[in-house]
Amino acid sequence: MQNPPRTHIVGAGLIGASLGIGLAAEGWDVTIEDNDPEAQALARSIGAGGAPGDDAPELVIVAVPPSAAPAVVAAALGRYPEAVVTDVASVKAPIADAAAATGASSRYVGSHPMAGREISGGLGAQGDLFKARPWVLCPNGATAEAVALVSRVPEVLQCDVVTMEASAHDAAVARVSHAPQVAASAVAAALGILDADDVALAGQGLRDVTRIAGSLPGMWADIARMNRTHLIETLGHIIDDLEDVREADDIGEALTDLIDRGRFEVARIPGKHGGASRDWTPVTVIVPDTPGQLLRLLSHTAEVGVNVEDISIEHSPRQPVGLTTLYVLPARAADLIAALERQGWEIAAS
Ligand SMILES: NC(=O)c1ccc[n+]([C@@H]2O[C@H](COP(=O)([O-])OP(=O)(O)OC[C@H]3O[C@@H](n4cnc5c(N)ncnc54)[C@H](O)[C@@H]3O)[C@@H](O)[C@H]2O)c1
Ligand SMILES: O=C(O)C(=O)C[C@]1(C(=O)O)C=C[C@@H](O)C=C1
Repeated sequence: MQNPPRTHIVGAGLIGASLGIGLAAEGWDVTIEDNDPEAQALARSIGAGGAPGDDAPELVIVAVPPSAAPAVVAAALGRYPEAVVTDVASVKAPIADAAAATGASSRYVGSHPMAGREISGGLGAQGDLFKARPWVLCPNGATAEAVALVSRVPEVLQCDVVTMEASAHDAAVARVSHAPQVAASAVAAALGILDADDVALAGQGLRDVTRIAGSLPGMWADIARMNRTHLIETLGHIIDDLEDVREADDIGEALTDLIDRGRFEVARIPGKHGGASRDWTPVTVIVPDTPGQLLRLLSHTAEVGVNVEDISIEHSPRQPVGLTTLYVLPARAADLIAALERQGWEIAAS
């Protein structure tokens, strides 16, 4: 295996710092910069890369906001004439166009890791953020050598590499990423007429649908402007479906049709780690709302030797108990339930 390429990251926020931590952990020589001195200092202090030295990078990763990416990619192609340049922005065609305009697009490969968080900045950085997630490569006019070099990033971070045309990528992510953000924010915004007590009635359904409604608007405003045509087309389909429900003579029939189509499509979404859907059994336990109870539950689970694959906690402020769901391998669920019941836990569902 060749040595990892000397890699320089421009943009030390959530994605840039996560890449820096992940690549440095794999032994890559990584440097990082940001035009915000505080973001730069933070990224360097958390191990996302050092200060650039005398040696020019072989690979440059641009991880700046989408609206800044076309100019920063073009600048990087000029500043590092021997390097291959990639970027991680959520929209790809405008950046491919900017790279083509420099005449150096043979050294530019677009990237889009399909992983992120609803928070920005290096403080949220995680070195394993991209593991087992799709990583889209848009080679456009790049050489095979440039594509092979950029591919080493998702390969070493254990991502699932997918190669696409930039415009096909932008059309697809309008549906799988950009419109979902708009829909989540619209559902959350509709809570506005409720007082706090009514909002506190929320169950897990609202939480599932609105997690990304906590995102900051800056990146999404950029994305919407840069992928406007595809986003508007997708929103048009969603609005048509909602209007069909609102205008129907029989709202139940219209909703049945919408839910049936949704059930069919949601079954096509791969599991949370980007691979095939995981077949875990949920075991939901009633947990008293007093200090130390969750720790007790987890230590009783560990005593039976059952690994918790995932966990969710649902708790309304006025309730003396919460619901904790442990997701375990199906073959271990019965043992776990029996052991927890022996310890006096009440199982709400499994
Ligand atoms: N957040 C996500 O969920 C996610 C997921 C995949 C891809 N992306 C893409 O990754 C890119 C970065 O997103 P993020 O969430 O890390 O944003 P962020 O706001 O956390 O970080 C962006 C950083 O870029 C810096 N910056 C801005 N202009 C710069 C310039 N000209 N030179 C150097 N630094 C500059 C900012 O100071 C900031 O620290 C975006 O293009 C976004 O579309 C984001
Ligand atoms: O998980 C999240 O919080 C995200 O919003 C990540 C997410 C997405 O899946 O839509 C958001 C934008 C990026 O371009 C890629 C990934």
